Amino acid sequence: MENLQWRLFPVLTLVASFLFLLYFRESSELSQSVCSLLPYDHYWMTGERVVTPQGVISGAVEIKDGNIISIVKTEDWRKKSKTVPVIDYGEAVIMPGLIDVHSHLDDPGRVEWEGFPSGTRAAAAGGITTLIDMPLNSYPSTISTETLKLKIEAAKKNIYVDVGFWGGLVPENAFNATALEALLNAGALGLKSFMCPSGINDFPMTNASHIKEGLSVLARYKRPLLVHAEIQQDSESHLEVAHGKNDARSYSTYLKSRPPSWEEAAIRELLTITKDTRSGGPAEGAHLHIVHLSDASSSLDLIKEARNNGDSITVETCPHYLAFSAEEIPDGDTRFKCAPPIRDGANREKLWEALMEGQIDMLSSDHSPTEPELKLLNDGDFLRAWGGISSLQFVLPVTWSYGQKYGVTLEQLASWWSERPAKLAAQHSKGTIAIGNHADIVVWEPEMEFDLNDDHPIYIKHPQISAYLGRRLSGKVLGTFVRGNLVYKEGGHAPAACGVPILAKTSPRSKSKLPITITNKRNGGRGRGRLNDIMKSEVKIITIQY
Ligand SMILES: NC(=O)NC(NC(N)=O)C(=O)[O-]
Ligand SMILES: [Zn+2]
Ligand SMILES: [Zn+2]
Repeated sequence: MENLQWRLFPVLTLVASFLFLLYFRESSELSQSVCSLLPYDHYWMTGERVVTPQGVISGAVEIKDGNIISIVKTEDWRKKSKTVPVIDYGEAVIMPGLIDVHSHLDDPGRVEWEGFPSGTRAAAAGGITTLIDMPLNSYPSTISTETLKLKIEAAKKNIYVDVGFWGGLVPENAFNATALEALLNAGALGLKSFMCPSGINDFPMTNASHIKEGLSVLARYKRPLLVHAEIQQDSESHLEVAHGKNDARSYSTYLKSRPPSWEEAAIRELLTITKDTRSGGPAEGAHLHIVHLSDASSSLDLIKEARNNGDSITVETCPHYLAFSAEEIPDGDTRFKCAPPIRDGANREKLWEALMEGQIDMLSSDHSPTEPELKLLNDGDFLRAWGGISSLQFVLPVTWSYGQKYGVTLEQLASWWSERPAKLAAQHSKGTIAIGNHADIVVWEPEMEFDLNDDHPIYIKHPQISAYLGRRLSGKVLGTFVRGNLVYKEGGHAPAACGVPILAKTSPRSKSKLPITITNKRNGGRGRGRLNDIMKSEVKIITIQY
């Protein structure tokens, strides 16, 4: 008997491991299907403030299989019998999810800085439904088809929102049209380059000839080139700082080390290239996007003039340039270090003015985190600390809170954070609450205030390096929907990461995609978003109150 037991032992172990594997496989498949905190794939969402391209309406949005299939004004909707569950958000705002065209998630290779899981959880908690990841700070940098493949692999099953990728334009690939084409054919949504050192070894800076070459390839694909526009200028004050004559802990030293003339010089140079993008010009079809503009003086005037002349050029700024001013940055507080630097209060006023007038097209986070050790928080050395602001989760309440003074509207928020970014990244099914679009939606309470302190759930990897910590903000995210999935609801995320990598698909000769045109007029040239009502059948209402 004892013998038999021993002979059966290996067989039983085998059967047990088989059953365990089977169970494990099934449960992991199950967890993959748990993409939403709502168990419906067909439902209505109602609210008194739905931000559509036609304005803010009291209405209902019907969502089925991830898409918006109808939008109805409340008075019409009330007359209807309802066939599917209804989520009533009352006075909360129902707005297109934010599209962040500029963030550094550092995956693969530097996940200890951020990474896709924490970065996209933070994005979802902040109402961002799509983000486009920058090609640097991850390792290796995304400058070839092979490195783009590594990005896509790292993103798969690890992203809670949809993620697209910019490729890098660097000296190594700039004169190699075949390599650039391969990168674009592999799905990069456009390219990004630096006109000054990037701080990352495998992402060297480009000059005007590299940029011109890159643009001519991109023109055939109708995809944009994004540029970090600063060129080092040897001024007296800059040299003084470079020679260690100033206190490195003082913010004014850092400010002196990167004056507005660096941005101005870069933009002047770029505009000699973008004049070719005018209609009928040799680079027609190409588009240049200036990232994180900080200087609201001569740089902005130059951009204004180029736009008036018909150059295909857009510009973004970031919430930190709109929220903070140099005067209020304490010495040694390197959480505020970024490039170009946060300038004085008068400059901030002018940035707001330009944004409100439409001279600045859109906003992006430029979330560029690192490990706390590299921020040198104890030393407070502005010259040696890592440059980059950590903000991904907070950009919506920050823009809203600091914009109150200027009378920012919900429609403006949707334009700066969703509609125009969608156009830049050619995401034609995203960016507006319109029939046929993806149901990428943020629901939030603009009037609700909260303190960004330890009690607030924060999902970025290193909250302590964020300059926003300790601030009181207005505008709380209640829920975030990505393609109809409720991926975040106050206090938690969906169990599975069901965001998808976004890859550009058009071939250079295809005519199916539109060229980038970002109009300043709202609703300009858009055929979508008709208010429509396709409700037909009758059933009971299941109302979920929030
Ligand atoms: N390597 C970086 O992430 N740089 C970033 N740093 C900033 N903005 O301070 C940027 O976008 O230039
Ligand atoms: Zn930059
Ligand atoms: Zn950046």
